[in-house]
Amino acid sequence: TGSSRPQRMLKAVQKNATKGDPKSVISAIDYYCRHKEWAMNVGDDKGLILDSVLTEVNPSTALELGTYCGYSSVRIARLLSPDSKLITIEFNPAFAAIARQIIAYAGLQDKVILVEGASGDLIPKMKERFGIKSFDFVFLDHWKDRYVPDTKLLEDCGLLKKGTVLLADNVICPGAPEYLKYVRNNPRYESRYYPSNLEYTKVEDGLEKSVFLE
Ligand SMILES: O=C(CSCCNC(=O)c1cc(-c2ccc(F)cc2)cc(O)c1O)c1ccc(O)c(O)c1
Ligand SMILES: [Mg+2]
Repeated sequence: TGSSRPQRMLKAVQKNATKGDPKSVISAIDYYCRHKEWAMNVGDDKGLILDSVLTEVNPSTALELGTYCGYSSVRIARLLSPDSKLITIEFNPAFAAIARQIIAYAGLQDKVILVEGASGDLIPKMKERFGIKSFDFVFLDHWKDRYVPDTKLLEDCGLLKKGTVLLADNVICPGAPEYLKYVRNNPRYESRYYPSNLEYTKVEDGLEKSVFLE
């Protein structure tokens, strides 16, 4: 049997990036996905918005829902201060296996805790398992119909605090219409849309940034 798209992406990183250099890992993936084979990484255009929000928030504890191959885990972890952590949840074991190798290739394995499983099951265990009081930053990039239930779950588990920033990918394409309705008509959130394009394409997409108010 042939290789998978994530396996080919890992090969491209091992061939073209420098071990321990997150920037070269990001560039290698972006080059591969733009010129060789599209893949559902947040990508370079939306990645710049992710970087700027991260720099502004400077989170001590960050959560990512939907690791895929670890591209945004590397983007996030490279900008974290020492002693800050990223917990990233991935449902698909094959994706998780590749992501671990790409995160390690970037030299960021000490800043990233990759957890395999369904976000709906794992979010209620965050406090007991990882001693998390609350998250300063959450990147939503998994099943689009899980954005609302998982946001509600984070609220109910007391994992959001005043000022926590939620940043959601793909709110236009593939789209997360219920999520936009939820955060935009909600007095507990201050929301703003950042227009961009679907990774490696000219198709419209964007990120929704929502600050939890209480
Ligand atoms: O990771 C997953 C499921 S798959 C990844 C979701 N992401 C997408 O589907 C995704 C898709 C597209 C896209 C695809 C085809 C197009 F034609 C256009 C756009 C782009 C993206 O940027 C994406 O992020 C998970 C499931 C359950 C859990 O509980 C959990 O924690 C994680
Ligand atoms: Mg995405």
